[in-house]
This record gives sequence, C-alpha cells and structure tokens, in this order.
Amino acid sequence: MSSKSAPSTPASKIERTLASTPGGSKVKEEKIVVTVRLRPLNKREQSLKDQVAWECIDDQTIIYKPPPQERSVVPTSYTFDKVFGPASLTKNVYEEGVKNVALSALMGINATIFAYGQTSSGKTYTMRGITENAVNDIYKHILDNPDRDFTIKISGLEIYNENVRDLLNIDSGRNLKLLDDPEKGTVVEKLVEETANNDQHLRQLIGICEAQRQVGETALNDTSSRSHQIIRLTIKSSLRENSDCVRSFVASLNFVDLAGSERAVQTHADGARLREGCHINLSLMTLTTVIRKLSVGKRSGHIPYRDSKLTRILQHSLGGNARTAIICTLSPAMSHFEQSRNTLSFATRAKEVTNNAQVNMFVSEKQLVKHLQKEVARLEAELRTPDPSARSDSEVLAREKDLKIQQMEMEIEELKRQRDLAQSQAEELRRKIQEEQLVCIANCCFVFFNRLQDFNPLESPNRVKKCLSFSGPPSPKVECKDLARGDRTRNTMGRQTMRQSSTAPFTLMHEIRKIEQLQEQLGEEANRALEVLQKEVACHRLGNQDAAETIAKLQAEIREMCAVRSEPKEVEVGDVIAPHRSISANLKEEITKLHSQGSTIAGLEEQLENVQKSIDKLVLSLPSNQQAINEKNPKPKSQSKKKKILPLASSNSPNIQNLIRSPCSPISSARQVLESELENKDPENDDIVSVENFQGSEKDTPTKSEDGGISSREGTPCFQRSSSVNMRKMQKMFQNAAEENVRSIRAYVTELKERVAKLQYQKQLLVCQVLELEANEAAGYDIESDENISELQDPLVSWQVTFREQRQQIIELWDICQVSIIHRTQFYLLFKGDPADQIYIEVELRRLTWLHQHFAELGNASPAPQGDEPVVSLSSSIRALKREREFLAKRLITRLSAEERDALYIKWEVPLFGKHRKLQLINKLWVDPRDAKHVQESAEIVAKLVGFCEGGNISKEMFELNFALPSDKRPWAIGWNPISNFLNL
Ligand SMILES: Nc1ncnc2c1ncn2[C@@H]1O[C@H](COP(=O)(O)OP(=O)(O)OP(=O)(O)O)[C@@H](O)[C@H]1O
Repeated sequence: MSSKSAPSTPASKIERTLASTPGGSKVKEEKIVVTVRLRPLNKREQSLKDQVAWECIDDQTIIYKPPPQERSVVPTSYTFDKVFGPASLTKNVYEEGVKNVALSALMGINATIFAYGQTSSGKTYTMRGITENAVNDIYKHILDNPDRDFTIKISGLEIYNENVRDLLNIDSGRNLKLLDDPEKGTVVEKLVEETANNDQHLRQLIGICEAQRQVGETALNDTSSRSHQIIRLTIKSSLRENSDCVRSFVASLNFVDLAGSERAVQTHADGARLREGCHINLSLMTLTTVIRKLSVGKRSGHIPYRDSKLTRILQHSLGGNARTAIICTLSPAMSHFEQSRNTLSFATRAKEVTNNAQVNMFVSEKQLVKHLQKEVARLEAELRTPDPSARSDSEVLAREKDLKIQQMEMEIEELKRQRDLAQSQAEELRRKIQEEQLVCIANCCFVFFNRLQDFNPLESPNRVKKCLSFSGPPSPKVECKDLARGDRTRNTMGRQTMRQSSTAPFTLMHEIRKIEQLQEQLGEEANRALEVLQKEVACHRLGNQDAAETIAKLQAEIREMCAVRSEPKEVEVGDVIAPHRSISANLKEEITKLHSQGSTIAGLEEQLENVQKSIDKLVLSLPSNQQAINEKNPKPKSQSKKKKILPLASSNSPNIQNLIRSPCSPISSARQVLESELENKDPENDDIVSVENFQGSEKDTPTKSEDGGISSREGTPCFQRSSSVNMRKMQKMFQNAAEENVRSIRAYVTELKERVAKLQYQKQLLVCQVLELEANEAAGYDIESDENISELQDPLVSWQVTFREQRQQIIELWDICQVSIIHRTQFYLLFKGDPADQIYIEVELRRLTWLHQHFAELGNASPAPQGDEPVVSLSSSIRALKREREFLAKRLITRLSAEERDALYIKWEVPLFGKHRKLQLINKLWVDPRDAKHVQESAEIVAKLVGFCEGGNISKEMFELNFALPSDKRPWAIGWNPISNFLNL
C-alpha cells in the first residue's frame, strides 16, 4: 500500500499482521485475541444476595475469590490478552480489545468478533456497543482516505434451532441452505446483501437485523437471545481514478453474538425454550470441540466444523483466513460459578488457536480494462518509435537463451572431437601391439626354420607346422611355457633364440617334445578343473545336510499337522447348534468329545510352534545367514574351508526336492538356469578356466611339474571371477527361493493359528451351550420347545437387527455383572456387527447370561473357593472393577494432556478443581448402558487410556484370550468343567 493510502486511523497499528504491500498477500499466523468482560451483579443477583466470585486484579488477570467458608481452595487465576472489570465501559472493551482486529477488514483481512458466555452474562450488551463503535471507526477511516473508493455491504442471519434465517428478509421465512464454494468456503444460499449508502443507513440495517432476532424470556434474562446472530459487513476498497494500481481489497467483518450457554435448571426452561436451549447448547458444544481441537494444533485430526451450522459458517474465523477476537462475558455471581469457569476454560483454549489471515485482493474489471488500455497505448507508441535500447524484457530473455544454446552446442562438438581422438589413439595402440607380436612370432619362426634346416632339411615343413600350431596365434592364452613367462620373456625371445642357434638338433627335438607334453598336460588339467567345478556346482544344487534335514523335519511336521488339522473340522461354525439334540440325549459323550478336542487343539498349537522353530532354523541355515554366523564364530580352518567351498554341501535328501517343487518356489526355475548355464557354457570360457588354472593351480589340482607355474586355484583372481560369480548367483537364487518357501510356510502357519483361535472360540460357545442345557435339563426344561433356539436357527432373522439387540443385552449385562470396563471397551469397539462377529456375540451373551444367573444364585453369599479356582462373585467383580477404575484414573495423567483432561472434566461435568476429579471422571464412564452415546464415548475414553485403537492393535482372535486367566497360556486345555476359568474377569 502506498503511503498515500495508508490508513490514518489506528488501524495502521495492525500492520504486524498485514501484507502491507498490495503486491503480496502474505499469510501470517496469529493467535485469536481473547478478552474477558466481567459485568456487575445485576438486580436479580443482588436481590438474591449472591456473592461476587470473580475479580479482575489487573488488566490481564482475573481470579476466583472463594467464599470465606471455602478457605482451603487456592484462588485460581486466568490470564488473557485483556480483562475488563464490572466498571469498564464497552468503549474500552472495543478500543483495547477488538478494534485492531475489526479494522483489519479495511485492508483486506477478514475479521470476526464474537461474544461467548453463559446466558445473561452480557454478550448482546457488549456486541451492540462493539458493532456501534466499529461502524463509527469504519466510516471515520473512509473519510480519512478519500483516495480510496469503499463499498460496504451488509447481510444478517441467525441460526435458530439449527435453521438459518435471513434477518434482512425475514418475511421469506426460509431456512437458508449452506453451500460449499471451493473458493469462498461455506456460503449461505440466497442470503440478502444490502449495500450501505452511508453510516446511518448501515446502522439502520443493523437495527433491522437485531429487531428480527429471536428473543425470549427466561428466568435469567428477560430478553434472552435464543439464536446465534451473525452480522456480516463486506468491505471492498480500491484506489480511485488515475491510479495504476488495479488491485482492490475485499474482506468480511463478522459480528457474532452467540446465544448463551445455559442450564435448563437455571433458566427454568421448558417447551419451546427447552428445545431452543438444547439446540443452543449443542451448537456451542461443537464450537467448544472445534476450539479445543484447534487449540492443540490444526494437525490434531479431524476438526468437526460440519457438525453445526454455526461452526460451518464461522469456519474461516476459526483457524482459517481471518483475524478473530473473542470477548468472553462473565457474570460475577457465585451462583454462576460453574458456568463462568466453563467460559474461562473455553477462553483459555481459544487463546491457543492460531489463524492464518491474509490480505484478500481482487482485480476489479473496470480497473483492469483501464490498465490494459494504458498498456496497449504504451506498446503502440513503442512500435512507432523503435528504440533498440528499449527492448522488452522478453526479447532480452530470448536472446540470452539463444546464446546459451549456441554455447552448449559448441561444447557438445568439442566433446565429440575429444572422444574421436581418444578412439583413434586406442586403435593405434592396439595395432602397434599386434605388430610387435607378429615381429616376435616371425623371429621365432625364423630361428626354428634355421635350426631345422641345420638339422634335417627334409623334415622341415612338418616341424615348422607343428611349431606354429602352438606358438603362432597372437592370443596370449596359448603361448608356450617359455613364451608364457610374460612380456619380458616375449620381448627378449629374439635374442635368446639367436644365442641358441648353435644348439645340437637333439636338444631342439627335446624342446619340441617337452612343449608337446606340456600341451597335453594342459588339456588334462583343464578337464580336471572342469570336473571339480561341475562337482561343486552339483553340490551347491543339492543343498547342505543341515538344511536338508531341517526341511525333511519340517515337511514331516507339516504333514502331521495337516492330518491333525482335518480333525477339528467337525466343529465348524455351522455345526455349533447341532449338538443340542444329541446333548440332551447324551451330554457326557459330548463333553468327553469337547475335552478331547481341547487337547487336539493344544497338540496342534504345539505342532505349530515346532514348525515355527524349524522355519527359524532353516532361515539360519541359509547361506547368507550361515556366512554371517561363520563370520561371527569363526570355525577351525578346515571346517570353514569346507563351508566356503561347499556352502550347501552334497546331500541326497529328497526333501529339498520336494520343497523345490513347491508351487511357490522359484528354485525350480533357478535350477534350470543353473543347468543351462553349465550346458551352454562357452568353450572359450572352458579354456579360460583351464589356462588360468594352469597358471595358478596347485592345491586342488596339483601337477608334477614344479616349474610349470601350476599353483592353487584359491586366490587366483581370474578363477574367482569366473566361478565365484556363478556360485554367488546360485547361492542368491537358492536363498531367494528358500526364503520364498519360508514365507509361504509362515503364512500357512499363521492361517492355522487363526483356525485354532476360532476353534477355541467355538469350543467355548459349545461349552456354554452344554452348561445351559445341563441347567435347563436339571430344571426340567424341554429343549426342543425352546423358542429362542428356533429363532437362532431361523435364517430369516436379520443379523443386523439381532446384532443390535444382542449387543444391547450384552451392554446391560456388563453393567449388571460389573464386568471390567476395559473388557467392555475392547469388545464394544471390536464387534460392530460384521456377520463374522456372530459367534463372538453369541459366546459373550451366553457367558454373561450364565454369569448373571450365577450371581443371582449366589446372592450375597461368598462362594467357597474350589481348589485353585478363582472365586467369581458379584462383590469380587465390583472390587475388581473398582481397582480397574482406580488404575484408569491414574492413566489419565500419563495418557492425556492437561487440556484434554480439562476438556473431559467439562464435558462430563466434573468440577475442574474438585478433589479426586480423575476418579470422578472415570466413575462416570460405562454407567448408563441404555444411552448409546454415553457407551460410545465411554469406550473411546477407556480405549485412549489403555492405548488400543479400533482396527489397530487389537484383533478379534486376540480378544478371546481375555476370557482366560492371564497366567493360562492354553485356556482350552483346562477342560470345560471349571468354566469360571475362562469366565473370570
Ligand atoms: N457490562 C454490563 N454492564 C451493565 N449491564 C450489563 C452489562 N452486561 C450486561 N448487562 C445487562 O445484563 C442483562 C443481560 O445482558 P445480555 O442480554 O446482554 O446478556 P446475554 O449474554 O446476551 O444473554 P443471552 O445469552 O440470554 O442473550 C441486560 O439487561 C444487560 O443490560
């Protein structure tokens, strides 16, 4: 903004939040400005001789003044941006508390001022004065800034019983819809917006809005506002004519007068007033939740703006693109202490909410057209008088770009030239080496030829041929022994042979024979090396003894398990009800069967554990792991050498083959690759292996010749390169395949475990049924005529309906039987009506029914302990539940922040500063089984305290273990008789 247009009003003070140049729209984070206003005691309060509970001790602190009889309570103080005592004027509240925020709207920043507080605390009284003062200042600013053109529009709405009504068009009687606009956010459809011609007109329109608002009489306020009122001014401003600036400011300024939070008991509300009160409290609760969530950071999860129309409309003002000021109004009366403290808690949290206000600018079409016309005129003038020095920026840029491209092209050319030069140099070098080798061979032949001529001219052609057959080619791989001593030898060859020219013919013959012999040896050596290599490859293919044995064991175990697994299939879900008929005939037999099933399942789990161990062993025996182990625990040299050469030493175990044949195993393909690699091996490579072996093998393929240069294969770089690359590749392939197998077996084992868990549950259900039947038989009840069972078997009964009914029964039985609230929470959060939950719901309902009967039979009597069995009685359950609540109360400290705790105290109406408030809160959880919301919220709190989340760290299969004693690892193995074992909580 130019200095010319800078506001001369105190609004200039708010530059800290402004993007003060029209060119930028910087976002600035800023906390909500929170002030508190304490009104004087009103006539009603005075007449009731109500005491003053609050005092503003300075301009930022308000404290609670406990009555003399409450000496023990430490005075509590709250600090805010500003606090205003009973004697303060609304003008002061405006000037010191909200003016800066309100006038931001004049410079394109959205602003919202709202009043929050209990009914009759002075919200309307304060907001009227604030609006009046703001209007005055807005028009003062307009007067002070004649260079800018301002447009002010006004709209007014109220949210009454969750309906949005247009206060400037009340006759329409419409409930206005809220629409989502991608740019503007929530928009109220068809809301009338009037343009204010001047300040008087604006005041008049505001007056209309206030007059149309729903007001009613309550015990606390003769003119109680029964709706939330939002008066919105939209302020646009742009620089007047002759300005180059095309951008204009636009912002909205909201004055929000909320309906007061109220207690029906205090307002004596009934009928329509009570209904209004409910809506008011509900939307204020959403506002409180939004503020609470925003106060712990915007990333604290979902912010429920959409839960009420109020928060939806005010979304920008709550943590969004706006500056916001909240005035919290308080009654000083002791009788309103609780409500006042709730207001202060709200204010405390609101202080932590951060907004991201930015300057909102728009380009007016009129201004834009004007600007473009000017620009066109300037360009036309430029074209008429071309001036090279006045080139446009884009031309300069294009030129720079062209220059850069040219430069890069030149660099590429230079690089190409250098590359060609290097290639020709390399070519030249290669050619020279070949020439040198040819000279060397020619010399050699010349000497032989001369010698043979000396010896026997008639035989010479054959001899020459033979000599050339091994010394001729330039390749170094077939150089004869004398020639193979290296470059040095090769270079001096000519001189040596010249010196030998006088050697006797038989010496020469001997030389030739020796070379022939060496050639033969070379062939043999190559063959031997190949054999060793093939053996090694074969050994690798077969795997090592340990792994093979493990795999054999593993397979035997899996086979055994498969056999065991088929047995419990008799107890499938569909069969659960079936035993009823036979049970009534022969209960004993069924019970024995169940008992044996228990041990079968136990056996199955043991088997599973064995398999798991075997898998772990197998994983350990894999080459990479083995190598890691060897590195960790070095073995004696001979052993480690064996491992190194044969990491998967020979074994004829068929098991590995079985494993390899497993459909998910890639090892079969790995094997094919292996074989094809050997079969298709390039003969050239054979040569390389043999020659290099010839050059350096001694340990594994010793030769007779000491001076033959044949040494150990180990440590020969070329050998390692050619064979160990393949070995590593093979090991890797085997390892991958084995790991793949292990993974598939693990998945299989997990699946089996899940089946075991399910069987266990089914067994529990069966046991419950048996007990029920036993009890019914004892009572002479005819099982066949049991309607409940026939209903259970009726496939037409909708599961969802049944689920809801049964879950409600369960919740009520939990309450009656004083069941652990952690257990309730887990169960409640886990089983939400999925058809697969049927069995769990069934079991829970049956065991609770049994428990209920059991408690009823016991009455107040303390049951005698049966051996080691824990005694279950209602009183023991109550005691256990009490301990659990105490435990959870302690967890409130560690699991929740102070703010979260305070929010809960407020929500659950626990005095914020009361004694034992943590326990008080926990004692309020899970106490109303008929209130679904209460149950849900109780479960959420307990879940948070014990640290489990839905779909997270608890699973249905795990859940069943909660029926068992913590010390009991295999609940099904105990047998059904002491049912209290798994009913114990
Ligand atoms: N600071 C104050 N000084 C003097 N009187 C006040 C002050 N605040 C409020 N009052 C008086 O208290 C009464 C209730 O105030 P008001 O209607 O503004 O409360 P409210 O919070 O808007 O109530 P509701 O939520 O029920 O609408 C009014 O008669 C008002 O004049």
